Amino acid sequence: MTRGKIVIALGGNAIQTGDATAKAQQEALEKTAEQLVKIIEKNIDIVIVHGNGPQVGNILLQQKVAESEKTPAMPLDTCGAMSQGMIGYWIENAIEKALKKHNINKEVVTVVTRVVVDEKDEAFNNPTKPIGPFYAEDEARKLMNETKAVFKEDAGRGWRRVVPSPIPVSIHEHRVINSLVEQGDIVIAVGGGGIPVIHSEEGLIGIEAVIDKDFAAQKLAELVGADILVILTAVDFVYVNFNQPNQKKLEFVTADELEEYIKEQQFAAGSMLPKIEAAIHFVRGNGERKAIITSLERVYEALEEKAGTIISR
Ligand SMILES: Nc1ncnc2c1ncn2[C@@H]1O[C@H](COP(=O)(O)OP(=O)(O)O)[C@@H](O)[C@H]1O
Ligand SMILES: NC(=O)OP(=O)(O)O
Repeated sequence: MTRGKIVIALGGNAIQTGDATAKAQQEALEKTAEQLVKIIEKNIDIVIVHGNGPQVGNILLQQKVAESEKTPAMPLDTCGAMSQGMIGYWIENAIEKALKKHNINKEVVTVVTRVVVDEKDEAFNNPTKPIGPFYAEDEARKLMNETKAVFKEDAGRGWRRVVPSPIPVSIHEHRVINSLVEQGDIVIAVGGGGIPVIHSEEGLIGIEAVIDKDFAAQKLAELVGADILVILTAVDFVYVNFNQPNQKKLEFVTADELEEYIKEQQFAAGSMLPKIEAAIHFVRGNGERKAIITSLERVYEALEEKAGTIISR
C-alpha cells in the first residue's frame, strides 16, 4: 500500500444513488465511509473532496419554491456553502461511525472552503455545469421558456439545469486544510468544488457558479503537496471506446497517451473528460505524483496498483 498524502474526490454515486432524501444520502455515505476507512486504517493522510451537483441544484430549487419577503431566496454561492455544510456533516457522521467500528482513533472535520475564480472566466458566458434533478426534454424546454435558467442534455442521461463553472484559481483555506491533515485529522474540504468567490476591494465576495469538484480537487492536491490524486466515480476503469463492443480498459497510462485519446474524443465532456484533464494536470506537476481514476469499491486495490486506471507523467 502506497503511503503519503492523498486527496480523494468522491463522485456523485458515493452520496446519492437516486433517492434524494437525507436518509438515503446518509445511508449511501455510510457505505462510502466503510470503503474509505480501509485506507484510513493504513495511516494514510486523506483529504476528502465531494461533489454537490444534485444537492446544490435541489437547494436552489427549494429557495425558489419557498421565496417570500420574509424568506428570501439565497443566491447560488450561498446554496453552495449550504451544500458543503450539509454533505460535510453527513460525511463526518458516516466516517466517525466507521472509525468507531474499526477502533480507529482519529478526528474528522469539515472546512467550509472558498475557491477564488476569475470573474472574466469565459465560463460565465457559457454555462456548462449540470445541477439538480434530471428532466425530460419537453419539461426542460418549458422551464427554459418560463425562467431565465439554461438547460442542456447531460451526457445522454437526460436534461438538467446548467450554471457557469469557472476554473479554480486558488483555494483560500488551503493552508488550514494542510495543517489539519498534517496533524493527522481526516479533512473534508472544497466540497462541491468550493464556494466560488472573487477578489474585490472589500475582500472576497461570492459569485454565482458551481466549480467542478475534480478540478478543485486537483488544485487542492497541488496546494497541499499531495502524492496521489484519487478520483472516484461509478466505473472501475477509464475506457477507450467506452460502452462499445470493442471497449478497452486503461490500466497504466501516461498523460501524453491520455492527450492522444482526448484528441480522439474518447472521454465524454462534462463526465469523464474533466477527470482526465484534472489527472493530467496533477501528474505533470513537480515531484513524484500519480493520479488514479476508479470506483469506490476498487480504491484500496487501486492504491496497491491492482485495479483502476493509474496515470503517471
Ligand atoms: N471513456 C470513458 N471511460 C469510462 N467512463 C466514461 C467514459 N466516458 C464517459 N464515462 C462515464 O463518465 C462517468 C463519470 O462521470 P460523472 O458520472 O459525471 O462523474 P461523478 O462520478 O464525478 O459524478 C462514468 O461513470 C461513465 O459512465
Ligand atoms: N461540483 C461538482 O463538480 O459536483 P458534481 O461532481 O456532483 O457534479
